[in-house]
Amino acid sequence: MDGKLLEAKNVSVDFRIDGQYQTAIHKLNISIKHGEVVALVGESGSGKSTFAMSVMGLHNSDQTRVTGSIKLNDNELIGLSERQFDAYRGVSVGMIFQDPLSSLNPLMKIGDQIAEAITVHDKQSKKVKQRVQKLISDVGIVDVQRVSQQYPHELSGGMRQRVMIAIALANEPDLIIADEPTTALDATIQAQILDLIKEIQQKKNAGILLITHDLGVVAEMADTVTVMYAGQIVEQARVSDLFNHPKHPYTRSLLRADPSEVNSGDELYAIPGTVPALKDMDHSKDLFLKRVPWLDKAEVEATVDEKLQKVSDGHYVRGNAWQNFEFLEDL
Ligand SMILES: Nc1ncnc2c1ncn2[C@@H]1O[C@H](COP(=O)(O)OP(=O)(O)OP(=O)(O)O)[C@@H](O)[C@H]1O
Ligand code: NI
Repeated sequence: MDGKLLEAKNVSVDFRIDGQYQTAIHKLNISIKHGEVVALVGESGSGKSTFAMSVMGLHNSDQTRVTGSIKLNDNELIGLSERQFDAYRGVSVGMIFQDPLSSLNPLMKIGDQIAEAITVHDKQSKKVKQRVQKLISDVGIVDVQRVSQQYPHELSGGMRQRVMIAIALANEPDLIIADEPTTALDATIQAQILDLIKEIQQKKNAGILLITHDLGVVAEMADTVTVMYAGQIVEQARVSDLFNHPKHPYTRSLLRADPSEVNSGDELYAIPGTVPALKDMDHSKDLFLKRVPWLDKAEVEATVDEKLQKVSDGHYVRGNAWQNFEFLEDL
């Protein structure tokens, strides 16, 4: 299985707001192979979750226009009906959300919720009880019997996230989408959950789309990184290339603003300004550059270019001025 597991090409997503379509994602390309972990990073509002929701078919089709192509195991997902999406969501692709409490049913016992994730797709399924117990223990929960009889509010945040992972894995999906899976957890639990996701991914050779703000998590988990800004990809590379040779000023700014990079006593860099509102996004321009005070105006003018340019094998940056650009140590 060396083919592409997920292949998204030219994906744009527009939301209808006050009767007008506004673009949240503009011509995104991303692909994931079996066994590969692809991180998607970018500030709040850059469109990461919007992309994940498009792969899961979770957008409201009256309010949202998704165009381009998203293929999972060579099957086109864009244009599927709600029923067709139901057949593959939770089967070929599982999703782990940031907030398990809002995704779990508060009135249903944990064991029953996991059982439902299995039987909803496989009504003839035998030995559901054994499968539920195995899933619970696979996600590192020792006290299987007791937890399966509990309700979500009776569990800690870390335990709830383990349950979410068990549900996402219930049908052994080829692709797992994890949208900020550990943001709400404290550091120790966060590390345990990431270890668990990594272990499962390796055991099952699943592909993972990992959405995160945390570059430490990227370094630890991912093979490649896609950096998004204002609905567009600005840079895409293997993790080591991105960390060692960032090309786009946005990537450099994110690295500089990474709390784990800063020496104690030094002030943490904050990227000035904010991501523009959807109505202010002109995707023919490089929307980030106005937030970079240290850039020369001539440089900014030179980078207006919609296409990703190749830097080296697997490394792409948006804007031809950045292709051969090396940042000085301290900007
Ligand atoms: N259903 C919707 N209708 C209108 N606008 C939306 C909708 N969903 C998202 N948006 C807008 O699309 C943009 C991208 O949002 P998205 O949630 O994808 O960002 P994100 O990168 O996941 O951010 P975060 O890190 O905060 O989760 C934002 O401006 C958001 O307000
Ligand atoms: Ni999000």
